[in-house]
Amino acid sequence: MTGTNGTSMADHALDARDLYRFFRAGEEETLALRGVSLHVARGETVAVIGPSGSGKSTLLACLAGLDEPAGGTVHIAGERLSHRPESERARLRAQHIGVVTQSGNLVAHLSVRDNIRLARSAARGKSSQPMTELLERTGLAHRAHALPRQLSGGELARAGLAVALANDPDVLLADEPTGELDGSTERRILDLLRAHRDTSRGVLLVTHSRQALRIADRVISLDDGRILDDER
Ligand SMILES: Nc1ncnc2c1ncn2[C@@H]1O[C@H](COP(=O)(O)OP(=O)(O)OP(=O)(O)O)[C@@H](O)[C@H]1O
Repeated sequence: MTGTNGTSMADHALDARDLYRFFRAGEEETLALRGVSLHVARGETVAVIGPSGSGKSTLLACLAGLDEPAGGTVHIAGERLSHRPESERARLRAQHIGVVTQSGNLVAHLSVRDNIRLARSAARGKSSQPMTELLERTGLAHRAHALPRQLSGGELARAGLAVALANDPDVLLADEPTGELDGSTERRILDLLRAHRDTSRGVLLVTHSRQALRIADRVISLDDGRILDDER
């Protein structure tokens, strides 16, 4: 299948077409996504911005296969992710996608090292990042045996990223990865995202941070479930 710019879907780390997602509560219906199409090329970083309630988290969940769009398709590294049973989405996610969520992606009773180990084993058979290198790159070598609740906010954010990078994902999806962090921790996180992009993988991040926006090759603005513009 060929995209609008002449490149095939397989050339893209991520390709989403015409995504729709509705939420129904009693009589009330919320149209969270109204026909969103976007792609992330290999070696590209795309930032998604938009006001509260514009659909950013819903979009990220659909792109990660954590949620199922009512309409439209999501392909990751040329493989269809949408409209598949949850078990298949989980398998594809473990092999091809890294997800950093605001609620945290760490298992509470496992150490940093064991959380990374779990993500690597879920990727079954796929080449993954060496443990020592991953711990060193995220500055967590000395905290490898700590539990998530024993980590500082900055360490927790880096541990979440280490887990998301453990399967060397084709696309990294990150929801406010630098949230409440101080300047130097934010720079460290952004350096890791940049390094991942530089290995010809894709990065998509939802962010309000100006510093984070600076590492983006393109910025997509979402408003009321629609893309306003696609610039830079
Ligand atoms: N599970 C749900 N049930 C009902 N409505 C929902 C649900 N999840 C999201 N919505 C609604 O869908 C719309 C988009 O929500 P979403 O969380 O994607 O926005 P957002 O841009 O991520 O917001 P924020 O920046 O505040 O996190 C909002 O109107 C929200 O109230």
